[in-house]
Amino acid sequence: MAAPLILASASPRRLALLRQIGIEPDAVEPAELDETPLPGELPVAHARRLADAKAEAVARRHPEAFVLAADTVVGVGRRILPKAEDVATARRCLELLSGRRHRVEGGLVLRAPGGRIGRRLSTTRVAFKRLSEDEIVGYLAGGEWHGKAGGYAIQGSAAAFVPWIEGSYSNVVGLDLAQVHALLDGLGWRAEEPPAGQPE
Ligand SMILES: Cc1cn([C@H]2C[C@H](O)[C@@H](COP(=O)(O)OP(=O)(O)OP(=O)(O)O)O2)c(=O)[nH]c1=O
Repeated sequence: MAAPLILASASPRRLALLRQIGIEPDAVEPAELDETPLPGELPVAHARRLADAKAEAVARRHPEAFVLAADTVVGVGRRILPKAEDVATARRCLELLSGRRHRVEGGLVLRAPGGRIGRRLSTTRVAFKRLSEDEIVGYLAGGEWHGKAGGYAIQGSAAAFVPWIEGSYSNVVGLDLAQVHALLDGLGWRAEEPPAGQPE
């Protein structure tokens, strides 16, 4: 039997992204951590630390499994934008992103049975058009910002605000799929057993 794969996430988007490349995890188990940035923590360090912590928390409960975890952070310069849980926070994020470029940092960690660990970081640069007050009000009314890093979701109507990106699109949505594929390959995870009678 191949070792099971667990997605350490509460995000339905991450599960949908994995399925997009034909990977069905054997289980989905959120890590449920305190995601508050440390004082002075930079966006890249935060994304790496949280991806590591999520993978470790779930791997501790399942040492026999492959555990995949990710963290998505929107950074403007040295600043980490919050995950928008209320409309006032979402508005502050949009006002800050309006008319400028930012970075989406995606920390990615795969833990394999036997304590092996693979880590990746994906950086996507994203440009936002200058937003009018009407555009901000309309976007906030739609509610798509809820639970999203930086208060927007590129996979929804905010796509209309993004004239340019550089880097992985799927990283912005929550999981750089090319990096996931490379990590799983690198640590020897296989979705299925090889056909009977075939050498491995
Ligand atoms: C910028 C951006 C973020 N997001 C989402 C991806 C992540 O789910 C979320 C950032 O929060 P995360 O803390 O990375 O993830 P999560 O809390 O949703 O799930 P878990 O920690 O359990 O894995 O923002 C989008 O869906 N679209 C976007 O365009």
